[in-house]
Amino acid sequence: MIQELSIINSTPKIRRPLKQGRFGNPLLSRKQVERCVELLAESISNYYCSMANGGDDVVFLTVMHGGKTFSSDLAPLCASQPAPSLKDPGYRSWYASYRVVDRYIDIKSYDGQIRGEPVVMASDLTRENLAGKRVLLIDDICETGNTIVETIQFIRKLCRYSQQDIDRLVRTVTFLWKPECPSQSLRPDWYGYRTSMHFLSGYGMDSKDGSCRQLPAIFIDDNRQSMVKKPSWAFRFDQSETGSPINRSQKPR
Ligand SMILES: O=P(O)(O)OC[C@H]1O[C@H](OP(=O)(O)OP(=O)(O)O)[C@H](O)[C@@H]1O
Ligand SMILES: Nc1nc2[nH]cnc2c(=O)[nH]1
Repeated sequence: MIQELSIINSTPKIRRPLKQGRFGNPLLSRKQVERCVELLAESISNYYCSMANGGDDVVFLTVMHGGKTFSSDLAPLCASQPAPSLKDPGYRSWYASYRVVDRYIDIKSYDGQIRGEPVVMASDLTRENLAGKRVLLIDDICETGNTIVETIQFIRKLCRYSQQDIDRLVRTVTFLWKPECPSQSLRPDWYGYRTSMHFLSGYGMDSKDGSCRQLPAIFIDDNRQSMVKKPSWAFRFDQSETGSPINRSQKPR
């Protein structure tokens, strides 16, 4: 405590005004981002708590590098949701009834704004640390869905899973989803906001020169400002639709 105070007291005050960056107003403010992550965390946590096998591991698989910021906001909130078995509504259990295990996969599909085939660069996944476990795949944005599909294929090969295993164990969440993408192969199980086909930066998403990932809000990073539509609030895990990342005809389990 004393240590913390001395650090705070010695932090120099920033007196210079911040320069206006190249972006205008954010498409999504920091406040909107934070609120949305909280709601996603609540829904995701309820889902995994309802799986009822208290103490199960759920592998939070972050798709690097874009998914890193969203994942590090989401995971602590998911790990501190009220467990549904606790009757007292005022009580927030510190730990949910499942254990979150962090893993990553580094997969690249874009060079700047140019889309290519997704390539797995690195990962800390092994058959031993993954097989039989529930997986939540976490990424910043889903446009074609190819990155997520490729990651699921990677898991499938590694663990020698059938399609039924994938349907039972693997779920996906992205902060943003672009439903208008013409070559789309997947809709994430959970998403925060739907957005139109602009190239976006911030909150994990890089600009074409590789910068801007660290921006706390989300900005439009192309020249089509006049066409800007605010993204519609569309967070959900829709029980009446798919629970399965690939086979959309099946209901969630
Ligand atoms: O749905 P898709 O069309 O596959 O696009 C989504 C992917 O594109 C971006 O990754 P990118 O390949 O730019 O790598 P990065 O995460 O390192 O930025 C983003 O972070 C998603 O992973
Ligand atoms: N940075 C970034 N990466 C993407 N990958 C797919 N869509 C996008 C986007 O809008 N921004």
